[in-house]
Amino acid sequence: MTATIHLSAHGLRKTYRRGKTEIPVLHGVDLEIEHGEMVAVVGSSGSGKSTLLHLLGLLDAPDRGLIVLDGERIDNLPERKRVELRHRVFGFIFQFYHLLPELTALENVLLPHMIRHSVLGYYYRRAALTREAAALMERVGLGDRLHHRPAELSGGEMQRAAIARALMGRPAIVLADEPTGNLDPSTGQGVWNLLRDLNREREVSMIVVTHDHELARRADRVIRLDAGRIQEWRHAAAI
Ligand SMILES: Nc1ncnc2c1ncn2[C@@H]1O[C@H](COP(=O)(O)OP(=O)(O)OP(=O)(O)O)[C@@H](O)[C@H]1O
Repeated sequence: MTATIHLSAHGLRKTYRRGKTEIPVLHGVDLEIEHGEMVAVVGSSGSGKSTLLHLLGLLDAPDRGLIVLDGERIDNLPERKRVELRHRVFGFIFQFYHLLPELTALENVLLPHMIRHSVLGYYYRRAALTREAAALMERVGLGDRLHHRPAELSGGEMQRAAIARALMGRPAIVLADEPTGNLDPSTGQGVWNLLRDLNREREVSMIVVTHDHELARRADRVIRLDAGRIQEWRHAAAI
């Protein structure tokens, strides 16, 4: 990880095509994310919030426009480099956790990272990564749930495990798509507060999509997507 990181998007456009049907979604999005900043993304359903996260995290490519990381254009890299950069720089958190049901919580945090970085056979790195995963589980409040399977965890606990998984390897930027969307309000608030605390203590930038405007106000900045563009951004009242 570099000492500081700066991500920006310039004129991002995206249209989905299904057969003859075209679904224009983003019409020229400009965005800057400073190192260690937490940015909430709000906007009505279908306004393109998930699409924007997918483009920023190199899960999909824009039709036009640029994504720049620390002065280097990254949206047009060859696929192998995109994957490598994605694994090194970004952590992802999803609304429905995406935990593998047959693995324990600790294995869910550890194994995707080990597989992505091809360290399954390396005993010493494996031991160090296991310690990192256990420490992250402890930090998110799941120190006594290491060997539970997802079906044995509550929704809030599953999301906490997913947060620990996203932080493995110290990514510089976490992209979270409605991380509280499947949780009751007080559990969602706890998960949001945890993200905010981790954002500050680890200086990890976070871009978090949410429908909850009260939670969004607790980010450093709120941007609203509407009609395929960023219609508004403002500094939120930090708590
Ligand atoms: N892979 C795809 N192929 C075709 N259309 C898509 C695809 N992904 C998204 N869309 C369409 O693009 C539009 C924007 O979708 P997106 O998921 O980015 O919106 P969103 O703001 O995240 O919505 P929500 O708040 O409901 O999750 C929607 O109309 C959706 O149906």
